[in-house]
Amino acid sequence: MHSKSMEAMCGSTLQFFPWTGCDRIGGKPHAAVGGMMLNLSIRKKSGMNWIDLSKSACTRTSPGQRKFLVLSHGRKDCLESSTIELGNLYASFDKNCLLKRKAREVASCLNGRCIFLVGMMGSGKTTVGKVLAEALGYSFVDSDCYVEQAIGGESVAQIFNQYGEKFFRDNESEALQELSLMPQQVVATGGGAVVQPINWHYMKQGVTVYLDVPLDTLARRIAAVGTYSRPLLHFDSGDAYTAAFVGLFTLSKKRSDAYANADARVSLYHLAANLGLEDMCDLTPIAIAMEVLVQIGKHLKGK
Ligand SMILES: Nc1ncnc2c1ncn2[C@@H]1O[C@H](COP(=O)(O)OP(=O)(O)O)[C@@H](O)[C@H]1O
Ligand SMILES: O=C(O)C1=C[C@@H](OP(=O)(O)O)[C@@H](O)[C@H](O)C1
Repeated sequence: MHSKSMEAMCGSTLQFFPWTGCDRIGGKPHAAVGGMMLNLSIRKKSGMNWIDLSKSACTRTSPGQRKFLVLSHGRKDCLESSTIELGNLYASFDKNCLLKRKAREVASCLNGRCIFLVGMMGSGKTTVGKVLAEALGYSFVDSDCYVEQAIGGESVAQIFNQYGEKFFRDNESEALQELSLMPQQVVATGGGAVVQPINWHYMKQGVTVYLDVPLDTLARRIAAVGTYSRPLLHFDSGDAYTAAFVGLFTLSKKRSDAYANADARVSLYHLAANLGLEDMCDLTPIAIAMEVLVQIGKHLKGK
């Protein structure tokens, strides 16, 4: 099926909760396949039919109608695995459809302005930023990488070790100044960029979004990849989780007021709760990118 027509359908007729990992959808009653959930009352009201994908993948229920569901008939535990796999395929396709659709809407209000993602180390600025840039048709820039290139290829950790934090911060400010002059970019800033007031002057040329992630989640993510690339959290002894948690805790106390300057905030804790998820780890980068767009949209509309 052509992506446009599929996209039109997913916006107009399907009710998804497409932002979760496939198997963990929270404890609510649902009719679900592979991360797609159908609100049953909406299904009844709209008269949608259930179509078993093992027989028919994308079928219109009647000529001219756009009602179709990539779901099998019956309860989750009765579903055939082939149906679930196809459900997964369509669910991920639809997530991207919805994200792109929202991105087009938001892009039309942004008028080329950049998006600056701010947040603590490990909050997902790079991961979510890439998804966001792709959806918006923007370029993605990691300000740490920008600084590394400007200095001549040394890593952030090397720059801290050799020249000290102040040198890094000065170069970070220069990088943000330069980036603020270029249109249509999603910029993943370094976690400490918010501390220098001048950086807000640059970042406010665009729209700033704070990714608010609980410390435990941050520390777990950073411990999983190691603290080497994050000099402010790296200690030679002790376990990585504890080092990361203690370091993040200290930094977050100093920075929380600064993060509050952002135009919009995406709280993973609230997003997970709103989606009925028990575990924030089930929030995919696409789900978070979608919420970023929603919050930017609200900011631009002055809500
Ligand atoms: N939504 C997410 N779910 C699970 N892991 C994530 C998510 N977002 C980011 N990560 C992981 O957390 C780590 C830090 O993410 P990253 O995007 O580099 O953060 P930042 O740029 O804010 O420092 C990476 O290993 C990344 O894969
Ligand atoms: O929080 C900070 O002070 C820092 C965050 C890092 O970027 P990420 O937030 O991308 O890890 C990097 O700029 C540097 O290690 C300092």
